[in-house]
Amino acid sequence: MTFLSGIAASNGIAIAKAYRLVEPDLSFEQTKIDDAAEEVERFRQAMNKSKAELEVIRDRAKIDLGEDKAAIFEAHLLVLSDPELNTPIEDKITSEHVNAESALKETADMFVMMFEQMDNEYMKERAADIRDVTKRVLSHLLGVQVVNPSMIAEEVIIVAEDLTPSDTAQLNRQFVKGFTTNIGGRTSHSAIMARSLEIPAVVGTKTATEAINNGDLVIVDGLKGEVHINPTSELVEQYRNIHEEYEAQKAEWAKLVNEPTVSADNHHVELVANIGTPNDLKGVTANGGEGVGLYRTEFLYMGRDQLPTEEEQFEAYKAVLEGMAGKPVVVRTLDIGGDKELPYLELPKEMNPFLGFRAIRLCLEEQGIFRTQLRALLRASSYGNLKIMFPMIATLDEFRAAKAILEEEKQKLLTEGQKVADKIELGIMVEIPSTAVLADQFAKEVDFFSIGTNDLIQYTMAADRMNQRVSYLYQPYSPSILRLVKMVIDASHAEGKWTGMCGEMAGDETAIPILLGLGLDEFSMSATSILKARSLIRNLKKSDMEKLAQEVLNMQTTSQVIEAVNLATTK
Ligand SMILES: C=C(OP(=O)(O)O)C(=O)O
Ligand SMILES: [Mg+2]
Repeated sequence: MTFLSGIAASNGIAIAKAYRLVEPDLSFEQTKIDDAAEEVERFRQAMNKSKAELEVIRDRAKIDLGEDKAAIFEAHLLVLSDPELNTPIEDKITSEHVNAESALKETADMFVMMFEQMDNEYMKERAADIRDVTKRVLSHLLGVQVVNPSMIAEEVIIVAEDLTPSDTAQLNRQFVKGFTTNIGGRTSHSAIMARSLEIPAVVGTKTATEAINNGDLVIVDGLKGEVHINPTSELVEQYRNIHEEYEAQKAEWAKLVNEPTVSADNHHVELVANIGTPNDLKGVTANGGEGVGLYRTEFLYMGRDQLPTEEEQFEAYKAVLEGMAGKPVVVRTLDIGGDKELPYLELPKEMNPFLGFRAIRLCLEEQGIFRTQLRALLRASSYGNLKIMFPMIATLDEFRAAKAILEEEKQKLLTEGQKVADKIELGIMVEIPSTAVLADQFAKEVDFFSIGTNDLIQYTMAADRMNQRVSYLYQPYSPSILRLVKMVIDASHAEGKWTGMCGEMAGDETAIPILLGLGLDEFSMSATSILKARSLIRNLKKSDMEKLAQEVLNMQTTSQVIEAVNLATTK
């Protein structure tokens, strides 16, 4: 028996035989050909077969994963039909009398090299698309069977170096019980896909493809991030029990789907979801979300080569508002910059992008972009319960300037005879310590706060949220963070306003008891965490958690806080 440890990327337990997804051998020799026309025809046929194959994969991805995740295959199809790539290949076959394989490979390599050298994320992605498409066409030219996960017809665990979106989209949920990969992290593409497909997964094991042979019995423990290869029958039995317990637990949580989120002493809080696209709404409803607490609109602006139009945005916002049927939907205006780049805006490189020209700072300067988004939002407002919030607000002046622009656009729309909802709550993200400290002043002017702990923690601790080496400082339960959270909640309540939280901390089991005690009104998290959080809150008394909160605010270290929460929640 062998054991591997990795990152728990998607919850659940899977036990099945291993199916290795390994790269096919695509090597070939360059040869001279006699009949160039015949060779061009062979190339065209390989292109057509690849096209037909990609269309099937794209359509399946649309059904299983949604439009946005299927978009990558659309990009691959575009590469296939691009004459700028195809014409030079055919010309090379005709003029140099070389086989199609080498004409394809040499031409594609040239484009890949050219795009990769550009200091532009968008072009780098195009290079990856060309590489992916070239492999597919080569496999058809060589008559090599590309491993085809969609053809799997028995229960398996996929073992791979990494899973590309194209691999993941082909996974047949009926047979693919789990997967494990050598590389990747919790936010890598494969991990995100696994969560939306609800397939248990452990990524980043480093050696899964070396350690696991085809047909080995494998246990993927997506709860702990462990992989067991050819386990003893006792361990299999143990894991079957854990799996059953987990499924029973999920079934218990599922009973709460239509229940309100009330503590054991009858205090109501709202459990809402973080979404990135209208397609995520299915998950919100299935998991009993009471609304949307954070719609990250920047995804609308990504994976394309120009800004979305007002009309495109209006359709997306309207779809989300109608989909939530009157439940609250908090839409955050564009939060670009930092780790979220928009290559087509061509902004200069900065020394400290997280401290630079981003989010509301960019919107207040590039007002055309901001105004288009606000108009789309205002027009969509009459289709549901819209609340708007501005990201990365550092000063009251910024909030007032953004609000004034919103008001101007509203007046313009009304003059044009467009319909706009009478009352749209207007709030801010609290992600910058200055805003938390000055929350009492902000609370007089905003309708609500939403605490963005992902950034608030990094700015408070001066520890980059993506840097592994300083991750020991990135501590949500630090009493310093908890005090800032308390300041914000208290300030809002003093003015009769409400506070939500949409950073990852809101869905964290250890943080929830403290946040309940501090009086947080709204918890916004990934949809799949909602039912578990609801179950936890229903078992806690707010009055007890108030005492716990008071206690931890006066503690010195993170570990003391964790210990106190464990003690308070296990009695
Ligand atoms: C929710 C947040 O925003 P994002 O993760 O998109 O920066 C946050 O900072 O907590
Ligand atoms: Mg943020």
